[in-house]
Amino acid sequence: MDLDQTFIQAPEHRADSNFIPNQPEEIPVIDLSRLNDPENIQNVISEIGDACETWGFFQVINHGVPCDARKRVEETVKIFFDLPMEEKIKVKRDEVNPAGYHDGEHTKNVRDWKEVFDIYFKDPMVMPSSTDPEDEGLRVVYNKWPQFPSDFRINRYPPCPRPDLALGVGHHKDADVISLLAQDEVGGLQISRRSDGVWFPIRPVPNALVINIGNCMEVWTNDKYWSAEHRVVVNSTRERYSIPFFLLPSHDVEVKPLEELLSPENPPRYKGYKYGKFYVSRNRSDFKKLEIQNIQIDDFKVVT
Ligand SMILES: O=C(O)CCC(=O)C(=O)O
Ligand SMILES: [Fe+2]
Repeated sequence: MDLDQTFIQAPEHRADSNFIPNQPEEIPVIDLSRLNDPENIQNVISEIGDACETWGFFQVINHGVPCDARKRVEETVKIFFDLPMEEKIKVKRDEVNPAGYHDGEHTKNVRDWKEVFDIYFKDPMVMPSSTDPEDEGLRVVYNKWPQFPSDFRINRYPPCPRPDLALGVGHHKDADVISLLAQDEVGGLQISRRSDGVWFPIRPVPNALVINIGNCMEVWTNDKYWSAEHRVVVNSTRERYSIPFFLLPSHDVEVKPLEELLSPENPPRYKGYKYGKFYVSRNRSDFKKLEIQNIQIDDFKVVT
């Protein structure tokens, strides 16, 4: 079956690129109930620190989020996405207000095979009204589903006729501080290993949360912690749901390496940037296909 051109990834970004199946290694799964044992606290902290350096990703189990609460959210997510399109487009996002439903998100200028609904933790949310660094104007944006205020994005990845050509989400790094993600049992999330860029699957673990480092944490730690590229591979038979929570700084936070981590041997690797401007620029560019590369954290790297 033919696939709309807008979804087709360049050959080097397709699901089979740089992916070696059946690798014995996997990202750490950390049992947080061990924090109840005072003798284990330091071990858990070290394991999390190591995971943030080596992978930029880990999973947690026994994290304290009740299973029945998660189940209720998952059921509500399905009810929403099963609504007829004429209902979903009543709460559609637009170019300047990113809250709401969207089925045309682009990652790095290729359309993602998915539907999303974005809900802000703070309602209303304040963000810069333009990407121009000189413009201090602010915009107030409101959630589109106010009866269910929450702090999640919800994603549905429908079965895809050509999973070899399209991706559910193209390769990217998250722009936030950290992301927490609940995924269902279908699988498809992959991360790129820090040491060599080989793609690794994040194995679905029942009731686990996937945690990953975003750009802000990477910059604050001056690259000690790693914000890994990740992507979502789709499949031709099963739909997949995921529910990420993105922890965002306020728009006026200046993100730059923390002074206390810097030294003559460890000079700053990034210039500071205003979070809100970065966010608005990235978010608007994800709305539709552009001919130019959108903003990336590497644009703020200090050139040595
Ligand atoms: O659905 C997933 O597993 C990951 C989604 C993701 O990476 C994102 O929305 O930034
Ligand atoms: Fe992501």
